[in-house]
Amino acid sequence: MSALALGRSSRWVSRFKTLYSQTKLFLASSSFSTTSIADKDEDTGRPAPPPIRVSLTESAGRGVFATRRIGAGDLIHTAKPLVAHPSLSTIHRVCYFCLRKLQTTSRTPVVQYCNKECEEQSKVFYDVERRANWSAYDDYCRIQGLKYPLLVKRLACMVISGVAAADNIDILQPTNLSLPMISEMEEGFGLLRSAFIKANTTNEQIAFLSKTWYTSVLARIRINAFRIELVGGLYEDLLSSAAASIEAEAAVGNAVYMLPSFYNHDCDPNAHILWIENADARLKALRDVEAGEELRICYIDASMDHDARQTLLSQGFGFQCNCLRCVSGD
Ligand SMILES: C[S@@+](CC[C@H](N)C(=O)[O-])C[C@H]1O[C@@H](n2cnc3c(N)ncnc32)[C@H](O)[C@@H]1O
Repeated sequence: MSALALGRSSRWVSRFKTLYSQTKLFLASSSFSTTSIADKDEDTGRPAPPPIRVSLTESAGRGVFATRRIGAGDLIHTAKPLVAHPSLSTIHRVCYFCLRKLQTTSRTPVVQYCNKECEEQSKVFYDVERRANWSAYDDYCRIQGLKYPLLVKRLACMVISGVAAADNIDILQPTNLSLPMISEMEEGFGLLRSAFIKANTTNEQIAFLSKTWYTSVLARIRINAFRIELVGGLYEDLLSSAAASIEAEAAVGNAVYMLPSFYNHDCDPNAHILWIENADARLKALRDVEAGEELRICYIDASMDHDARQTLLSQGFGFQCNCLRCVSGD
């Protein structure tokens, strides 16, 4: 185990003890955001808990392990986002809540939903969001090409409206932020806070919204957010997906999940995450996995060569990959 890995894992041992009970609770409850549709409980007919547990790995912090044999191609579990947001380029073409592509030709710049349920689920936080003027904040994201501050904005609206707790994603691993990175985030923080203040949000409602909260949320989102590319949905999408992935932004948005965030990376993964028609994630086994084996997904394009993968993982995620493929120099 490298010194870096040792440092990281011991840092996580103490934190893990406090978080372990929360994680166990999360896994034990038939959580609002994670289900296994692979199995049904024989007595209740309800979805059984997913065949996984979250435990400490030797050198990569926490990880997800199979609790029984899982066959190649099996659905391990599904997960609903804790927070999701469309890309600015797709915002009027996808459902503002679940990111499903809409069959709309309307060019009106209004948010739209794919059904009543999504509209209903968004209602409370969108009532907070629509009271404020977001043009300066959205311009800041657009001009600087930033997508994660949009997730922070949505999470802040969710907290103000009471549908999420301010410490909602504290359990997730944060990236290390350098001082220049923190000072870069100051502009976003200032714009977010002033949008709420100008909308007459009370001090009490935004008491949580400190610079520390903003940077700590962004530090977690940077490591744990998934870029969502849908593989199914509308029939036309299937036909045009090849062209779209070259010509335009293929992603419909970004989202953060609970369980999927505990999956470590492998350049030769045994599991993968995919999205069919909306931001609900599906974790599937790519090959047979034995009970006790760690399940890992690939965070990047696995077809890149060794050096390119290492550079991307180190610069984008802050770790040196210790998977078998990298260790063997492939
Ligand atoms: C999305 S989190 C995965 C869960 C994380 N291990 C935890 O304890 O919350 C990504 C982080 O896990 C660690 N990690 C994931 N895959 C790794 C790998 N192949 N080698 C070393 N560290 C890894 C790195 O610290 C990385 O920044």
